[in-house]
Amino acid sequence: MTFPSINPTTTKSWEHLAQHYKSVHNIKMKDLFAQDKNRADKFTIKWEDFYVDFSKNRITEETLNYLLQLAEEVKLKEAIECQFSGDIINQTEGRAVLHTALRAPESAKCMVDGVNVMPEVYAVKSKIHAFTNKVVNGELKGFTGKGFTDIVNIGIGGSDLGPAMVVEALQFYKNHLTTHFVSNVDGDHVNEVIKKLNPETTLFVIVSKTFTTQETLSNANTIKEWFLKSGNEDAIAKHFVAVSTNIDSVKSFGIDENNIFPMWDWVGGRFSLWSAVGLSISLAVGYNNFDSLLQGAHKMDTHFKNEDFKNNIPVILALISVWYNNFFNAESEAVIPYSQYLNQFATYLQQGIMESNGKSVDRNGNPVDYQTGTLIWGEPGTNSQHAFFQLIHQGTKLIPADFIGFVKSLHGNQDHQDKLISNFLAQTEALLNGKTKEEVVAEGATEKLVPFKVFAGNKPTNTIFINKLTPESLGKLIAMYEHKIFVQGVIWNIFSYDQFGVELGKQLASKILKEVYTAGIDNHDSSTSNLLEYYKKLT
Ligand SMILES: O=P(O)(O)OC[C@H]1O[C@H](O)[C@H](O)[C@@H](O)[C@@H]1O
Repeated sequence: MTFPSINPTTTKSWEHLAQHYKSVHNIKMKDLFAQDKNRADKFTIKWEDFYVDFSKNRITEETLNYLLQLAEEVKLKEAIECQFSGDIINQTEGRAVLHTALRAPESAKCMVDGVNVMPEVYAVKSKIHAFTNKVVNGELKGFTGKGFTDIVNIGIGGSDLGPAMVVEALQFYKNHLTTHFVSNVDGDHVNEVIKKLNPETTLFVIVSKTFTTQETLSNANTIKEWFLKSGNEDAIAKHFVAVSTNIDSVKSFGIDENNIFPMWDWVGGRFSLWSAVGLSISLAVGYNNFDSLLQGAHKMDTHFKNEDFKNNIPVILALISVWYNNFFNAESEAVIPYSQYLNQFATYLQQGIMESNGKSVDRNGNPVDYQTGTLIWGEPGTNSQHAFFQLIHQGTKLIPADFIGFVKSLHGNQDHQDKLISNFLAQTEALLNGKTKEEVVAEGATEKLVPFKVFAGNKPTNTIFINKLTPESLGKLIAMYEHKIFVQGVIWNIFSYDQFGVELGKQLASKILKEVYTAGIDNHDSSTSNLLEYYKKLT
């Protein structure tokens, strides 16, 4: 099967949507709710422990039909088939895209270049399992015979954001090990972490798919030098492990072959937390919890692959987002989790969404003449209510938002939970209904203040209400967004799995670094030259 490549703007449904937009863009969601008592039921998908209500959107049944037609016309079904069957859908890098294989059951068959990858996947999983158990139960010891107390994940981008987000999200389930993350090449980052460590009881996990990343190698070398002040070269084998596809470079760094956890080029960095890149997750919460995370993701994969589009959570969320992005010209989307545990969730999604779909050339190499990747941002509620919600409620920009909440709290403090969930529900209600002039007057506002106190409302939100934050439900949630990214890439006819856009800055940074080390400055624009000169003078 060939991966479809269809310019969405040439489809019938796009034309319909453009026409339809003209007649509904001013539609008031409030009126839609008043007209149809069953609206919420119609636009809600209940699946397993997920309750996804997308009724507070500027959509009608007609809108949804056109959007679903769009999914048909761009051949989304075929595209999903191609992804799951291991076709080379990352065509610009010549790779399959099979993070779904990492969470598939052992009996599944996932073929890459005619070879079933499942045996390798499970071999690495067993290695993660055995290693995790030995570290957690204290069987593995440091160079002075003490068990490990601290884990340091050294990586950046996809080799940091996923593990860091999940380790924080699942801290309720964590064991006695303390996990740290070093990512930035800013030496203050690594030094702040080092300050807290005892070399005798710390395990370092160097994570780099390519093992060429400047930040990660610099941090790994700095940590190695610091470590060698206490332990000798032999101790390295006890304290350093690596996750990479680049086995030779890992070995030349001095890491014991047994301490290498392989990964594969068919796993994109930003989709890699399910692979050995998630080793620090497994260490932090134990292998069984790590496995539950994977099982949850697999359940979402099955839902995405098999469910009719009209009841398919990632497909519906992706289509609604296209509706705002391409017809309302909404530039950004907010993700607001009502859980402090998901503190890093939006940051994590920023890489997933913006690195994948921040493209302006279509699958044929032509510039697109329509909008692609959305800006993504957010912070947990209720904190964000006291920070940027003003702009969402009364600013001039249309910002569709996903509200993610959990019915049950993990610590079981019902008083806090009731308050949290009241806020969670109140915000989407406020965004929907707003407050009219009449209501403001009725509240007794002085005439002068009335315009300032009016809320236009009609601000779209999706509510993703999940029973409880568990490794499994978190796995489902992350996979839900991964599939949303995929669907949008198919609709926008772009390649979602390369990231050439991050290369130019890297190239120029190495060029500038050489100039920092040597006398003289090459030919730059005068701004860059002045800044570089200023830096060199002062250092
Ligand atoms: O895992 P690594 O090879 O070290 O790569 C780390 C990160 O660096 C690159 O700049 C890419 O933009 C990211 O997608 C990747 O996750």
